Amino acid sequence: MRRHLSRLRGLLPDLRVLALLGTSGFRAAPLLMTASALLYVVGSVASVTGTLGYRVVIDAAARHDAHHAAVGAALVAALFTVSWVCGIVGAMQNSVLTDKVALLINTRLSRLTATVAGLELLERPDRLADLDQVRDNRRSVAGAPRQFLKGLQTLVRGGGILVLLITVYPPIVIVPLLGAVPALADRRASRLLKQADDDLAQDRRLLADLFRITTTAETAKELRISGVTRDLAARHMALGERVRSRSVSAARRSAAWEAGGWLVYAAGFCGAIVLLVLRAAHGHTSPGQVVMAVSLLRRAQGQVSGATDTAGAMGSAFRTAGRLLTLEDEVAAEHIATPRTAPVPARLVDGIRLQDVTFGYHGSREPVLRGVDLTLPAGATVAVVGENGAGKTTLVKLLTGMYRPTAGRITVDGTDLADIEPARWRERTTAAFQDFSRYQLTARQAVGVGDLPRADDDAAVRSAVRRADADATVERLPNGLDTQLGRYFSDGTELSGGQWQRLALARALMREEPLLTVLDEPTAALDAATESALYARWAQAAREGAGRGAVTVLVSHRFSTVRTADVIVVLEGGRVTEVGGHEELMTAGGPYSQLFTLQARGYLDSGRPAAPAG
Ligand SMILES: Nc1ncnc2c1ncn2[C@@H]1O[C@H](COP(=O)(O)OP(=O)(O)OP(=O)(O)O)[C@@H](O)[C@H]1O
Repeated sequence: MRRHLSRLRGLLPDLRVLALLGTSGFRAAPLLMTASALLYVVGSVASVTGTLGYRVVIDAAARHDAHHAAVGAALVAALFTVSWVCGIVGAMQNSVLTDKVALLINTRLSRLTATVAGLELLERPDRLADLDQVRDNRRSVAGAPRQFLKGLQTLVRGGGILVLLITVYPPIVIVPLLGAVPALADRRASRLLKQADDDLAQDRRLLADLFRITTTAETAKELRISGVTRDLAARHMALGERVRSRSVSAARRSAAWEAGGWLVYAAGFCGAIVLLVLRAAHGHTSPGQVVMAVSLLRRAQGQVSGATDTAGAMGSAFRTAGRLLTLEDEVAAEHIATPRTAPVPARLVDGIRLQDVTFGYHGSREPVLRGVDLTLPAGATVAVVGENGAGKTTLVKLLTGMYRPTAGRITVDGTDLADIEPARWRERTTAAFQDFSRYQLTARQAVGVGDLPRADDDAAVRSAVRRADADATVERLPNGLDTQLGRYFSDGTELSGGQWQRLALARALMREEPLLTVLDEPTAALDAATESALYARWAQAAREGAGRGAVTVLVSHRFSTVRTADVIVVLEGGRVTEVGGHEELMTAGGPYSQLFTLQARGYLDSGRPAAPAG
């Protein structure tokens, strides 16, 4: 009993997938789906019973019975007309149905990626592979209602064919049943292809990435200067060749299985025809029955190959829908596992604390951050410095709630960040990153999306533009804030890297009362003097917002900017090695002062006037 129960429980996930596929058509367009199902049933019955007309016509003709021959011909004409009309109307309805379900699935997929709390879904290789598969194969799920209808058609036609064949000579029903052989062989063949697809997924992603890098304008300059274009093209070709040969080999093995299965079926089919002809020669079967049976067997063959196509398409839809449900479950589980009901403080009094925080990315052997103890006092500007790969951006991702610490905790005025709903925390957080997005929207929208509820508030957008020192950029645009940006549109205006960055900064400044502002090298495309001036302005704004206790975290490699921060944090190999103000750290003579002196000397040696003096 318990074994049965646990087996049933094991079937539950599959049943959920079936329910999703089976009901998607009815949920997207109930009337259309019902009408299509009716059309398929009526068309299938008409198509199979139409073959009865052959029998009537031929046997009547053999008896020189003109009346019955005419009745048979009328039957054939009427039933096949009904079947064709149903087929044509059904096909038209199908494409509408598929589009409606595609919209439903696309919405579900966008909701999944939009509601996911952190970045793991988009950055973890195994989840990324699942997400890629769902994105790439979502049309198969959208086509599930069509496959369901085709399955219904096969069932009705297959049943009708078996019944009519029994009326001719019962043993020949074995031929349609032999159809299970190619069906099973086809299943095996598609499993081989799927395995190859899974194995090659990462290589294909890399291939697409290499193709993008070598063919898009964004990377063209860098590639030409560094002279790696040919090398990348050669890598692209070698990888492409490897992927091609492995997929061709999988396709060959799969084709061999398919061909084997169909050979078995063909042998049965030919044997049945020989048998029927012999029976007719001995007067056991009428000529009309032979013609009807041959026509039915040919139809049975069509049904078998249709059924295996449907099974293959359903298999792909089943796997894709299964992955979609698993991803949705994982995202939902993240929310349910820890009910995050703690409120976000209206203002910060103590600040943000990291207590013995350790973090490693999924699948990485080494943690990126180790035992980080740090206080970001309320109202302070905190600069984070360190070599490339020291873990600065990772620290920022933890502070903004994109990831949770593997060990240790982050508290906001004593409340564990893990207890706060990420969406609520992000409403009080704003950030600008080095790898900012270039939204191909109007300039107004590209800035306004930084605070959606106020995206249409002209004063708010203009204030953000001013604070990001992006007024000159906007003034130079042909239609000011209403200019369409980007290359996707013929009337779009393309911006320089620095101009895009200024708009990204303005976007980050849309929220006027954040508790945490993160600036992760968002000014790398601007010159040092502009960056310094901008930071000075923001630091001033941060001080003005100190009543709110807002914390500003800036990541920068420019020490002329860093020195202005209240607290400077030095990260080395994922550990905090120094914390303090500029003067304090310079006096200490540790890594910060060495790095600062090195950069200052670089400026002096190059004869630049903007040296960051100690
Ligand atoms: N999504 C990710 N998955 C796995 N490893 C990652 C991921 N992002 C970063 N890393 C690794 O974490 C380490 C720290 O990266 P991080 O981006 O935090 O460094 P950083 O100090 O900001 O560097 P930079 O100054 O170059 O921006 C690096 O070794 C990097 O390879």
